[in-house]
Amino acid sequence: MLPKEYLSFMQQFLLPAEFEEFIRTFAENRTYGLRLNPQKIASGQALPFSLEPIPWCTAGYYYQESEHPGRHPYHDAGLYYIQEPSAMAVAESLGVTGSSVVLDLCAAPGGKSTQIASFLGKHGLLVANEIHPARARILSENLERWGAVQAVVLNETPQKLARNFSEFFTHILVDAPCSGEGMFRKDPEAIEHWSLSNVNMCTERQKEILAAAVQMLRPDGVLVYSTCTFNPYENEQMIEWLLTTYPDFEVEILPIATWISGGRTEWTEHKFPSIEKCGRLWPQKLKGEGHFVARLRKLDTQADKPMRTNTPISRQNKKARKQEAKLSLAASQKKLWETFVETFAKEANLLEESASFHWIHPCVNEDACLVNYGEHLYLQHDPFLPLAGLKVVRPGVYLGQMKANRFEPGHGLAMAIHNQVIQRQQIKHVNLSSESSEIISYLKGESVTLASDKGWTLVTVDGHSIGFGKSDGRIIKNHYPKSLRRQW
Ligand SMILES: C[S@@+](CC[C@H](N)C(=O)[O-])C[C@H]1O[C@@H](n2cnc3c(N)ncnc32)[C@H](O)[C@@H]1O
Repeated sequence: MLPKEYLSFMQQFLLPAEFEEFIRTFAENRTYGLRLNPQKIASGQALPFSLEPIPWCTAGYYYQESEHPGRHPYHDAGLYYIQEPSAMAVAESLGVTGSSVVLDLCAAPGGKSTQIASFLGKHGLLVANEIHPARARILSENLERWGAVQAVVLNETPQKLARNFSEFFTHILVDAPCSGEGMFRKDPEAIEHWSLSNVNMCTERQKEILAAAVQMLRPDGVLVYSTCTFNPYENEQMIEWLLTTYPDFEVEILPIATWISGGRTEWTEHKFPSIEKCGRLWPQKLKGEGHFVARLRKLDTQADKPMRTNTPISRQNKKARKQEAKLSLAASQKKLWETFVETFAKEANLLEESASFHWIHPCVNEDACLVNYGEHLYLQHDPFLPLAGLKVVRPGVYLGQMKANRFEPGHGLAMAIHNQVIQRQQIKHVNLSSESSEIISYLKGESVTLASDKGWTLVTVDGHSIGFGKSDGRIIKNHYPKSLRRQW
């Protein structure tokens, strides 16, 4: 039941017929979507669900609620992400390319971050930030399951990030904390939290977040602002505020404009015609819960000056800085890692390839290096990131833990290993069918009886990595993280 205050609030903006149509959607069922992980699966046809394409997202599909894809082992293997269909429009609007340097400023739980990571190649980078510590950990887990090798996860305020990353990013997404009017069907609790004063509080916070984002965007960079709410204060009027406060920004046409409605210029004070280029996903007009999205470019007022490079940061002193980063890893620690890789390899000499770590995933940057946080070892995609003084949740792929005289591989490594490494038989692995009782046992944290090579082995489900186990030749001891284990 929608509060009266909210109904009269929306009634002042929408035309009577439009208002009726809008309100009627609250009596209808919500929509369900999943988005494929192109690094792990090429087409929705390979999934055992009846799927229907979502027009504005190439990897997005509607599914039937009764099919519960979130409970299938393929979900644990990171083959897809469960995401509300209209939310998929946001990362599509960012127009990220393989070498983009992207900041997702309000990123948890990671719907848009995982989508952005899908577009990046080995020269791209994603800094995914979340202000709340517990949510930042969930974000990190979701990016880990996705196998996002180019992602760093931070837990900072936008203002603190701006001190380290001045004019750093080619693309920034502000998927702002908002009053969540588009969540009402999906999450009835959101209705209880709605109030006019909360809308006002949200607008103030959105301005603060945008002000920090503006500082971190390179000239000629792209800023996407989005909300899952309908009122104009947090949407068109926020873009109007941005255009008047920062005149070097202009609104651009959305790459997904064909499928969605335009922004409502009449709901703003100055009536800039460009507000129409913003996008609205209305539940009465398409199959989705609703979203607002705007794409803005920061004009390069110094365009006639020498060209900027598109590298994450200046490569000056590159060699020295790389050495510095590598020095943090003691030779004995590096040796533990290398011994693990030697025993994990099937026949190929992976260490020969390990200078670039390409044996893990083809999208690992050639500059990537090992870094340790205490006894924990990570593969950092861009070792030159200015992370000093920032709370780092995940500097890169979590490779594992260095114990007294051995290395224990981590779940992050399992999830980052690319299918082609498995197909080429380069590493020890055992495959379980998604329909077997063994995969259920494995995901519950139980040992699996199966003849296999001794030592650390990757466990795969229908050929997709899902975690580690340690075999004595007959029984595989379970190393699936306790926090992820299923109950069933
Ligand atoms: C709409 S949600 C982000 C959803 C996410 N982009 C996704 O697709 O999964 C907004 C996020 O902003 C965070 N947030 C709240 N206050 C913030 C602030 N002052 N600065 C930055 N982020 C904030 C919230 O914790 C929340 O995780």
